[in-house]
Amino acid sequence: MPFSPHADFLAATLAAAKTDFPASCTLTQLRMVWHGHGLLELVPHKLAAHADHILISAGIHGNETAPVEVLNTLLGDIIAGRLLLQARLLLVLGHPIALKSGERYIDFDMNRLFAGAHRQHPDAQEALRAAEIERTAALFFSTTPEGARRLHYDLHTAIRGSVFEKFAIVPFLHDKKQNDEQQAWLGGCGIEALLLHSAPAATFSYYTSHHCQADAFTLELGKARPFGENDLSRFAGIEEGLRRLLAAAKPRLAPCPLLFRAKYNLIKHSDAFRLNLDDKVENFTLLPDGMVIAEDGDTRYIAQGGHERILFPNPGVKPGLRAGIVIEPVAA
Ligand SMILES: O=C(O)CCC(=O)N[C@@H](CCC(=O)O)C(=O)O
Ligand SMILES: [Zn+2]
Repeated sequence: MPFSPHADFLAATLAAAKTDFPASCTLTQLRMVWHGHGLLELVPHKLAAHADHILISAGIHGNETAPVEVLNTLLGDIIAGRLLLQARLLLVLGHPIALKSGERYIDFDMNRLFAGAHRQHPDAQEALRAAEIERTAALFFSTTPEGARRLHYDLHTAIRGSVFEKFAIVPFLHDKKQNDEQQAWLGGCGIEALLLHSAPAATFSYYTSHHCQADAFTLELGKARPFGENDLSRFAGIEEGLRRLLAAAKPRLAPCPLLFRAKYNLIKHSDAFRLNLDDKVENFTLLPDGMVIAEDGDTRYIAQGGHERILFPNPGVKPGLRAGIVIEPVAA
């Protein structure tokens, strides 16, 4: 059955094995262009010269469903004319197959395969998909005119509870400056804390930041739950922020949230990796001075100073990957 642009994008993407959408179609206000499965660009017929060019992605991890529902609601409102799009927009539903099965990934964590890392894991299905998403993002930003903002929000939810429920992650910026305006925008969306990465990574937001010169953020918006179990009222802050951004309406701004920086990654080198943190320990939990956070053969990760905190502890990752991040506050 041919896809109707008015149909539910998420349901249609999950139902289709591959892209069986038209290449493009024209609505009253805008044109929709499908770049691939779950990869949809929207271009208003009347786009101001300095309009924002915005990429919103969700479902890079298949178990993180609430952001996917938020994205789908925004799209439904744009198509129905309830939200007047004033920006060029690329929507990415990252991993439709994993979303269907409710798994973080099938073969390999896709958010470790960007910025070319997919070439090292050619047998993983996520490698092909990461390469396709990279190409689509690069193409999208390649036509952004000088002076227009390039923005990317990669929406996630976390496996564990968190001392700060909503936080943003800034990929390593090399010589680029922090964007204070974006930090205030994030504050206005209810983001409580900001983590600055200290090294390049194979994440989607690092890719668009470094290779597409976007102001890119990974947003952690709450706890990961299956479809049908999300309380979307907990995502109202980001939904409202994105709604205003897409409509070029006055943003809500709030003071810059708490700042942290990544000190080092806990790398799981082997199956001998042991994490000395209970399953219930939340993100941003303080690590007592001298605590042995994790051990892996002869390697011991020891907390220092009593001000460090743990983020994303996960001993279940594949060897070679990050099993947690030790972070510390950044002085104002
Ligand atoms: O809850 C967890 O352990 C992981 C949540 C998640 O997917 N976080 C992202 C953060 C990406 C980044 O560091 O920018 C990830 O691990 O890919
Ligand atoms: Zn995630």
